[in-house]
Amino acid sequence: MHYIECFGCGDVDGGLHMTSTVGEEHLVRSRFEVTRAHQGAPGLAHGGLLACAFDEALGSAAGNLLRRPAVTGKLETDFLRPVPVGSTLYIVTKLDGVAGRKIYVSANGRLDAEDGPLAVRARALFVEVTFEHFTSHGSADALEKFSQTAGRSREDWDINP
Ligand SMILES: CCCCCCCCCC(=O)SCCNC(=O)CCNC(=O)[C@H](O)C(C)(C)COP(=O)(O)OP(=O)(O)OC[C@H]1O[C@@H](n2cnc3c(N)ncnc32)[C@H](O)[C@@H]1OP(=O)(O)O
Repeated sequence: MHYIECFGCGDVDGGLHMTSTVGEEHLVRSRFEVTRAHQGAPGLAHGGLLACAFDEALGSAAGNLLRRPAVTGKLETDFLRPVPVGSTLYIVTKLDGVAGRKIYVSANGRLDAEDGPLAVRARALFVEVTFEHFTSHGSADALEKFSQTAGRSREDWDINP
């Protein structure tokens, strides 16, 4: 589900501006263009932001493939190569399994091409929640903005927005 103020997929200054699409074999493909706003060491992506990009990609896969609201319970990343500013991470996510409310997903991120060098690997556990999770813990203002901009149209649940 898309929310314009989401740091991962929304229209936020300095955000990740990521898009995800479901492709063949139920794989979800996401792209993250690394800019100067995402630096840690000079000229290199910050590891925490890379983890954020994978949270977005993995969460988008869980949401788009299962169409159930879910939040990250656990996220694990392996940083295998430095990711330079100016590069694009091609992230492919797959659904590994579902057990009750638990959704297991994993992803590989490759540098500058779908078959580029493997730079980051990640796995996550998402936990399915009801919408009450957001109404109880989120702010009324943000939920109102969400419902105005994303929550009402059928397209919000379309697989490839
Ligand atoms: C409408 C728009 C939606 C858009 C969503 C986009 C989200 C983007 C991704 C995110 O950034 S989400 C933000 C970061 N994550 C959070 O803020 C989650 C905070 N944690 C919680 O709210 C709760 O801990 C959580 C909902 C994850 C679980 O609490 P519950 O009380 O609902 O469930 P419970 O603790 O009973 O756990 C359910 C199952 O998951 C398992 N589990 C939960 N957290 C776990 C964990 N960290 N590690 C391992 N297992 C875990 C737990 O053991 C259990 O397994 P069993 O069913 O086998 O008993």
